[in-house]
Amino acid sequence: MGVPQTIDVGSHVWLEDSELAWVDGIVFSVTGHDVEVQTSDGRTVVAKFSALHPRDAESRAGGVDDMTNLHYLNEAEVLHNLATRFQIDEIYTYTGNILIAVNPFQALPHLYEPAVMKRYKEAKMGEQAPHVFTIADIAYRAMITEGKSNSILVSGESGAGKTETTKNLMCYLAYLGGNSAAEGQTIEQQVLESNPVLEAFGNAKTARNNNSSRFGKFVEIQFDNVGRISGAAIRTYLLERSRVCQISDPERNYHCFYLLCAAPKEEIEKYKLGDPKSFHYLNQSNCYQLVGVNDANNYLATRRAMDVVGISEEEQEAIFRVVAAILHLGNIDFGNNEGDPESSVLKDDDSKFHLDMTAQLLRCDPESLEDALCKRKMITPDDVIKKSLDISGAIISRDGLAKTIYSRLFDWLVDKINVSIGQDPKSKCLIGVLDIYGFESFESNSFEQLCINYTNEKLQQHFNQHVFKSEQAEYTKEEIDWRYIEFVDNQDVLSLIEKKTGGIIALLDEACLVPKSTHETFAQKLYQTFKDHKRFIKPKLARSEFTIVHYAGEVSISYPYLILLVHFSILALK
Ligand SMILES: Nc1ncnc2c1ncn2[C@@H]1O[C@H](COP(=O)(O)OP(=O)(O)OP(=O)(O)O)[C@@H](O)[C@H]1O
Repeated sequence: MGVPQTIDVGSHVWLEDSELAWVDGIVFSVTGHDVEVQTSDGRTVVAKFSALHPRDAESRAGGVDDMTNLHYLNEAEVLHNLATRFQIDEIYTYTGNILIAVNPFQALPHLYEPAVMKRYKEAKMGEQAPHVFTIADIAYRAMITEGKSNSILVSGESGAGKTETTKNLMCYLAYLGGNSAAEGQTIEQQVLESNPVLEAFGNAKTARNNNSSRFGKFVEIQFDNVGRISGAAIRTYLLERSRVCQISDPERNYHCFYLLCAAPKEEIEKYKLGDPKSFHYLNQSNCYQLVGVNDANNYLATRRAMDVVGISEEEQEAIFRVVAAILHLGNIDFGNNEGDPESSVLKDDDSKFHLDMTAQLLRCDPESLEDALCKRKMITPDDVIKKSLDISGAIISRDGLAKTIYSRLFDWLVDKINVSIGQDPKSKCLIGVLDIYGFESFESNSFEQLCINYTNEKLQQHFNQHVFKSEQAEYTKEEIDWRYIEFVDNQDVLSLIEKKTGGIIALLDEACLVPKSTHETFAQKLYQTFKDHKRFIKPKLARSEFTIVHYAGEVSISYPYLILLVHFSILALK
């Protein structure tokens, strides 16, 4: 593994390719730094040494199930091995004790059926084909024998299959520690059934995934001293709030909005809903329906799942009332108050109707709601001053309110699920499964991507410390002749973001306290502070953008923050 290779005439190599990533070939001649390669698809290409990797011409036809057994460990060999296995429906491969799962994009039920679970129970790593069940089994066994808690980290980019993998892990843990003798709904049933509820409110269609989780999730499964599940808790992170008010083709807003618009007729009439196309928060994109998904059925399924996790009929009614209120809130539009560009009023009767509906559903006073949207309340030591907002200010406060209500509804749901499932105060051991957003880089990136990528940098550092640093320290301690693997230490990018004084987040906090602070003034401050930082790039032309050089690539942030100085003290969610 990792033997330094000389590339010479006749060597089998992988050549970097803009379309295929890597293409195989044989070196025909070497002249100085230039290598002439004849590729297997019939081309002759001259490349630099740096664009080549050695290839194992005698690799096994079906690939290897643990990549530490690859003759050459380089990116091309790793990808080739995964692709070879994928072609024979082997979606799982180990790299030491790490499992790599390749998304099959088709149901493979034979991989997860009860007979397979039985086979994997107590099987040692390597005894059975690589599988996500082995990872759960090892974590469970280690917990039982060592009496220590364990965590499983599921990471990957959007659409890679993290949530499906998490569900498979949970099903297997439920199989190992399930308590089928319990009366009523078991804890594991409740945890598994919480998935459709959380997905209805926290998942949405994105360009890459029709059911993308727009939040991070850490599920803690607690066990008693004989290894039976005795409690559980779900912790969520970083719900994507901006999606509530802003979407673009071909995305959708959170599923729950479409589910409610497809609810039985009585509900539609009660909430004065209708075609999703008539709501501003949904009609910014042309995508309303998902192929193969029936929103009407899913509405009923979500209500049933809510029953299972212990959300009462009355609470369900309140939840969907809030969802409907947000749709009506988004349809409130503003115009100038008697030609005064500094203040705003409701635009027309239509907006008045939606304002009244919102107030009715949120059970608050419509006039106070209008006041809260069109005016800013400033509290000074001596007085409360109300200042009119112009149209764009009123829109920001409307959208701010929608985002706040939605994220609080989501947090409330998670709390409710947790109370209903119940934690075991006596439990000493747990297995945590972390399903968190992968690294994100879009055309336009904002504060949310900054937070997500920061989280991934933290996880990457943990991975580095765990896998590389601790392994290498162990080898050094035992005086084993070991060639150090080069890995990029990302402490510098973490410091850039999180340093208590002078890091990006600290400067952002400061900027948010300064009145009249803008994206531009904030960016200028960053340009000044980090002009020599090798992880920070000031773009040549843009005035408010900045680029962070993450371990996984460069990401340009264009909207670092939104100042929300809106007070909604009159509104209380009942
Ligand atoms: N093991 C699997 N078997 C069958 N289909 C799968 C599997 N893993 C993923 N998929 C398919 O891929 C889709 C995307 O997977 P998933 O939602 O788990 O991705 P993700 O990594 O959690 O994405 P995001 O970060 O966007 O939430 C699933 O809806 C499913 O259709």
